[in-house]
Amino acid sequence: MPAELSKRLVELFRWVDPGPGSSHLVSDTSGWWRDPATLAALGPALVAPFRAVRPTVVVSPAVTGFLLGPLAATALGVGFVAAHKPGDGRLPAGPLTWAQSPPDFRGRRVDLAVRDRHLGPGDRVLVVDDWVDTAAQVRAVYQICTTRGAEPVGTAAVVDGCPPTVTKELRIAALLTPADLPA
Ligand SMILES: O=P(O)(O)OC[C@H]1O[C@H](OP(=O)(O)OP(=O)(O)O)[C@H](O)[C@@H]1O
Repeated sequence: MPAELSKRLVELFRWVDPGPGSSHLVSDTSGWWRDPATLAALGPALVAPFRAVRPTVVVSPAVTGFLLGPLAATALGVGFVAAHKPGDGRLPAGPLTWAQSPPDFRGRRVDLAVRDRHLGPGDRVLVVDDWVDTAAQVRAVYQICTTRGAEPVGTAAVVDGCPPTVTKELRIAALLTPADLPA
């Protein structure tokens, strides 16, 4: 990754106190999207480690993934498929393949759904997201890919906070670790 992008990602990131009643700070990545040079650089930087494995499609979970996934797909010259979280009350129309994640970073088991007509045998899937913490949601997306007969080739994330064994097992490549970000 270009050193300038790494520096800008760190500068533009914030930890935010959500206010009374909250026991922890939450990440604010909105500065990454607001900065034109960073927005333009993110897609190519995310997909760089995966060009050699020739993904045919990018799949990303809602909702921040819907922003980053198309940037990565555009950089690769492939299409984008949304992994919906119907728990938000919006169920996509048509046949779907579902998976439920193990407990994620908030302890939630997240239901994810992908439209069957957009994923199938022969697809080599790059999963793209802003932040991977436990990789619970990544595992659910990989399960959907496998169910559809597609092959998950890896995951590109801006931040990877997984233990090294998980990073290796799931073939995650990230631009930063949480340790790179300001305390
Ligand atoms: O590694 P995990 O423990 O699975 O957690 C990582 C996921 O959690 C966040 O999404 P979130 O569900 O908060 O949705 P958001 O994109 O709407 O913030 C993040 O964008 C990843 O998708």
